Amino acid sequence: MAVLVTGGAGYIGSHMVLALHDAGEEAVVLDDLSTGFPWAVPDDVPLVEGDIADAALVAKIIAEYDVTAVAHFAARIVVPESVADPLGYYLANTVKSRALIEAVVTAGIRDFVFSSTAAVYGNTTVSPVPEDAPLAPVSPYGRSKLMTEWMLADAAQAHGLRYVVLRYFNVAGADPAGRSGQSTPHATHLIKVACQAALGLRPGLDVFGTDYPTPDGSCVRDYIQVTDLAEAHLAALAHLRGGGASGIYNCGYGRGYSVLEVAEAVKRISGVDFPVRLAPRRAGDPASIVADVRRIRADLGWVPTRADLDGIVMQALAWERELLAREGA
Ligand SMILES: NC(=O)c1ccc[n+]([C@@H]2O[C@H](COP(=O)([O-])OP(=O)(O)OC[C@H]3O[C@@H](n4cnc5c(N)ncnc54)[C@H](O)[C@@H]3O)[C@@H](O)[C@H]2O)c1
Ligand SMILES: O=c1ccn([C@@H]2O[C@H](COP(=O)(O)OP(=O)(O)O[C@H]3O[C@H](CO)[C@H](O)[C@H](O)[C@H]3O)[C@@H](O)[C@H]2O)c(=O)[nH]1
Repeated sequence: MAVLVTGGAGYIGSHMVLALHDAGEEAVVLDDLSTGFPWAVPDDVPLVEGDIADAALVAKIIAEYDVTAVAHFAARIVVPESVADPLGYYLANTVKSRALIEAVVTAGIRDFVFSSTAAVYGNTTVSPVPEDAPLAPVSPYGRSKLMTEWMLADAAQAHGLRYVVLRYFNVAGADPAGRSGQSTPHATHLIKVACQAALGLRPGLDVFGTDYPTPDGSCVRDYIQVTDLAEAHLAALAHLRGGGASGIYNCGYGRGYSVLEVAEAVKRISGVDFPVRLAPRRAGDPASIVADVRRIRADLGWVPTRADLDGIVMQALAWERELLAREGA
């Protein structure tokens, strides 16, 4: 009995593989290594290099490893890139997910957990934002993910598939044991960028917008630690295996931090007073997006244990140092 983790060599998927591994569960990873890394998958977890849209390959993996559930992380995830290459994003995230879902349905697998995003809410003005808030994604990335949510709902209705959609807010931090972390060289995520500035890998941090209607004028986000997020997936799997109904859940902490607060935390923890430049707004950024997390806590019994910005920053800094050391080695 194994869980098929698509995109398991990537940032969040690799933390899911570690969480499964640590819980004594069998996993098999399917990843095309377009943005993932083979070293991110533990040696004793099988890594199959290939495409989620390769139906014959997916069928072979399901049969060979006795797959009983799927956690689907594989995707392209860069919002501005999705604006420049929408058709590429609809192919990677929607069309290929369709093929995967079909292969899963054909194989008679019942339980499916899908990585969605707070981007499906678009520029929401509701805070905290509940799952039943209006869905108005403003990028092809967000739309490509929302369409997959809809496909899952329709496939569940027609074919008896059961799913949990997890809408992640801002994922950050790294494995507390130092086994994985955000490793994409040119990632644009705030905490990673700030940590790179603290380590002198960037000249400083640009704060995109200081005139938002927020307490200090910079954008507010709900940062969720990546291992807590992986554990939300374990809770989702347990829910489905126990006969729980399909559902959609926000993944965050329900607490926001501003960009300036994050910059301060990284400075304080690193002990480096790197330059922080107040820069113009970045297109498409909502002023504030914080999750309403009552539903996931009530239905899945998920209890995060790492909801601490300082801890997240410490892990992110430690991971950047690890990447540097590997480069130098
Ligand atoms: N990082 C975030 O803040 C964030 C926020 C919300 C949602 N998500 C979602 O979480 C999931 C994982 O994101 P991540 O940050 O770990 O990204 P990532 O780029 O590190 O991981 C994606 C993985 O999928 C693999 N992949 C891509 N296309 C594939 C294909 N066709 N076949 C097989 N493998 C393929 C990549 O090689 C990579 O290992 C994505 O679905 C993303 O939309 C991420
Ligand atoms: O160098 C930087 C980088 C980011 N920011 C700001 O920091 C905040 C967080 O930005 P990130 O790029 O870290 O994250 P986003 O909120 O843009 O995006 C996240 O949430 C989205 C949903 O809203 C998607 O899911 C996306 O994948 C995920 O990374 C934003 O206000 C952004 O403008 C800066 O000021 N300077």
